[in-house]
Amino acid sequence: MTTLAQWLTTETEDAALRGVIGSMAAASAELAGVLRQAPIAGQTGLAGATNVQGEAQKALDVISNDIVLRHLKADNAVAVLISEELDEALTLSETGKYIVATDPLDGSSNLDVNVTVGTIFSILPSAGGLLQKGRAQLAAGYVAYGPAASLVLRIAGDVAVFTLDPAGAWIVTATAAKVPEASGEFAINTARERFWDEATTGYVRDSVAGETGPAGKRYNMRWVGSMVADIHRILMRGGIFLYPLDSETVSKGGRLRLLYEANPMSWLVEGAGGLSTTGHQSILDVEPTGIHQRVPVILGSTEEVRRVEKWYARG
Ligand SMILES: O=P(O)(O)OC[C@H]1O[C@](O)(COP(=O)(O)O)[C@@H](O)[C@@H]1O
Ligand SMILES: [Mg+2]
Ligand SMILES: [Mg+2]
Repeated sequence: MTTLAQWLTTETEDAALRGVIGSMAAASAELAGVLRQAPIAGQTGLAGATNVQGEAQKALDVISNDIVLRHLKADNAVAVLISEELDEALTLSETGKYIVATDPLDGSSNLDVNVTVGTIFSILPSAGGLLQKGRAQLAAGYVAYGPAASLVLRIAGDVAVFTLDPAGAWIVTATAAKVPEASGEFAINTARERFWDEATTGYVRDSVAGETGPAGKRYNMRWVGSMVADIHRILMRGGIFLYPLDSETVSKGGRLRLLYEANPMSWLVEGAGGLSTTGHQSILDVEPTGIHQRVPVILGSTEEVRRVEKWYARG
C-alpha cells in the first residue's frame, strides 16, 4: 500500500509544497470526520450569515473554512489563503511561498439530504500574485466525501486518487486516472434551459436526440448538484459537465468561481486527458480579474467538449 506521503516524494522534490498538500489532506481528513456526524451534532443547517457572494452560509461552510485555515496557518509555507468563505485574501505568513485558493465545502446545499459534498483546492506560487491564470497552478486537488472519502490530486504529472482509511491515512487507489475520450453522459442543470445560449441549447438538443440525432448515439443525463461529485464521476468514467454562461448569470460572468472551482477542476481534468473550456478558450488560460470572479465552465471527455466548442465556433 502506498500512502500519500510516499506518493508525494515521488512527485516533487519541493518539501514545502509536499507540506502544503499534506496540510490540505489533513484538513480534509478531519472534515470527513466532522461531516460523518454532522446530523447528530445538528450542524447541517444555516450559519445565519451570508458570504461575499451573497449566498447564505451553512454552519458547515464556516466550520470547513475554519478547519482549512487552522491547518494552513500551522504550515508556514502558505503566504495567502483565498477562500469562497472569506471576503478578502488572508495573509498567513510573510515568508510563505504559496497561495492556496479553496472552496472548503462544495455543494453545501446537499448537506441536509446527505448527498456527496467536497473540498476543492488550488496551489499557486505566491511570487505570481493573487490573480494568476490556472496554467500557473503548481498543484490542485479535491476531496469527495461520498461512501468513501476520495482525494484526487495532481501536481504536474498524472492524476492520482487516494482513499481515506479508518485510521485517517490517505492510501493510493489509482495512480493515473484518465477521463475516457468518448462518453454518453452529460451533466447540466436542465431547469435553466430557458436561460441558455444557442450553443448549449444545440448541444443538449443533439444529445437528447439519441441514436438517430446528429450525435448518433444515446445519452444519459446526471446532475448531483455538487460540482465535486459530478466531476469525480466524469474523471472516473467520462462525461461532460456544463455550467455555461446564460442570460441569468451573464451579468456575473457565470455561476462557478474561477480561482477555487473552475481552475483546480480544469487542472485535474486536463491532466487526466480531458478538456476544459469557457466555450471560447481553455479555462486555464482565463486571465483573472478578481479573487471571487465567476466563469462559464464546460469540462470533461474530449469528444464531448469538442462538440460544444463547435457550437460556440458557429458564432
Ligand atoms: O444549484 P445548481 O444550479 O444546481 O448549481 C449547483 C452548483 O453549485 C455549486 O453547489 C456551487 O458550489 P458551493 O456549494 O460551494 O457554493 C456547485 O457545486 C454545483 O455544481
Ligand atoms: Mg462550490
Ligand atoms: Mg462552497
